[in-house]
Amino acid sequence: MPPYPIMLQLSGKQAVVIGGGAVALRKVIHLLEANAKVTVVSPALDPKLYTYYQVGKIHWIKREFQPLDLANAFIVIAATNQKEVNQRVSKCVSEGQLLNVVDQQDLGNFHVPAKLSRGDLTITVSTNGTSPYLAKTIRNEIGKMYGQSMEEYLDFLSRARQTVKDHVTDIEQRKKLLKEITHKDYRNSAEKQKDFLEKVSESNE
Ligand SMILES: C[C@@]1(CC(=O)O)c2cc3[nH]c(cc4nc(cc5[nH]c(cc(n2)[C@H]1CCC(=O)O)[C@@](C)(CC(=O)O)[C@@H]5CCC(=O)O)C(CC(=O)O)=C4CCC(=O)O)c(CCC(=O)O)c3CC(=O)O
Ligand SMILES: NC(=O)C1=CN([C@@H]2O[C@H](COP(=O)(O)OP(=O)(O)OC[C@H]3O[C@@H](n4cnc5c(N)ncnc54)[C@H](O)[C@@H]3O)[C@@H](O)[C@H]2O)C=CC1
Repeated sequence: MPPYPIMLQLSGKQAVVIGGGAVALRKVIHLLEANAKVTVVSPALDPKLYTYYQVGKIHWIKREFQPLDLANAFIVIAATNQKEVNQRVSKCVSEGQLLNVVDQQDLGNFHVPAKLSRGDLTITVSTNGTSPYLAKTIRNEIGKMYGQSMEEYLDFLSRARQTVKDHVTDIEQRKKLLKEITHKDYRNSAEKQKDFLEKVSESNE
């Protein structure tokens, strides 16, 4: 079945990752970027995860998985290299919990797309598990099209949109202006951006 894509707010939410290897590390990095409270359950930790533990970025339960580990989890990632352990995790989650199983997609209720962030712009690519490598490759291709400068441009768009909302009441005019600033001319021209903000701020519509 085709999945339903969403952007999830994880700030302050409990995330429990079972397993502490290379794949767990990748998932943990993204969970921390989303400001989740991360607990890793694993007898051993990848060196980078161990550093995160030492500096207090993650909690570490240093032992094998037990069902109670999931009690307060909003989101669970089963990332051990033991098929049966990941299966057990999937049996222990409750109906409403979010679960990603890194080696048996069908046991979970979500999978993780390849992601690219440029400030407020997020681009994600998914192949529904058909080829994670293709998802990564396409993400990298898109990354070349939309470079780091997009971050500043998104900041401009955020300010510009608010300014338009504050100063322009006519809906059609608003739409026209909000469309205009997505034109490529605005992306790398600080001058055009400044002129736009000034022009709209001065309008008394
Ligand atoms: C179903 C899913 C579940 C999930 O993890 O959510 C899943 C499952 C599996 N991945 C496997 C392998 C690889 N995964 C990657 C890379 C990534 N995998 C990610 C997601 C997903 N992987 C979900 C589907 C996403 C989708 O298709 O849309 C990315 C996009 C996001 C992320 O993990 O953050 C991340 C991009 C990293 C980045 O951002 O750079 C690479 C490439 C590499 O490592 O360089 C390889 C080797 C090449 C290959 O196999 O293609 C295996 C086989 C393991 C084995 O051989 O045993 C399984 C298990 C299976 O196939 O059953
Ligand atoms: N979804 C994805 O993106 C990918 C998934 N995979 C799959 O992910 C699995 C894990 O890969 P890696 O992280 O590279 O393996 P790894 O061998 O680096 O790490 C496995 C971790 O699981 C822990 N572990 C083992 N038994 C446990 C238990 N009972 N309770 C808690 N922790 C336990 C180990 O201590 C270790 O930290 C692989 O078996 C592979 O099938 C592999 C590549 C990509």
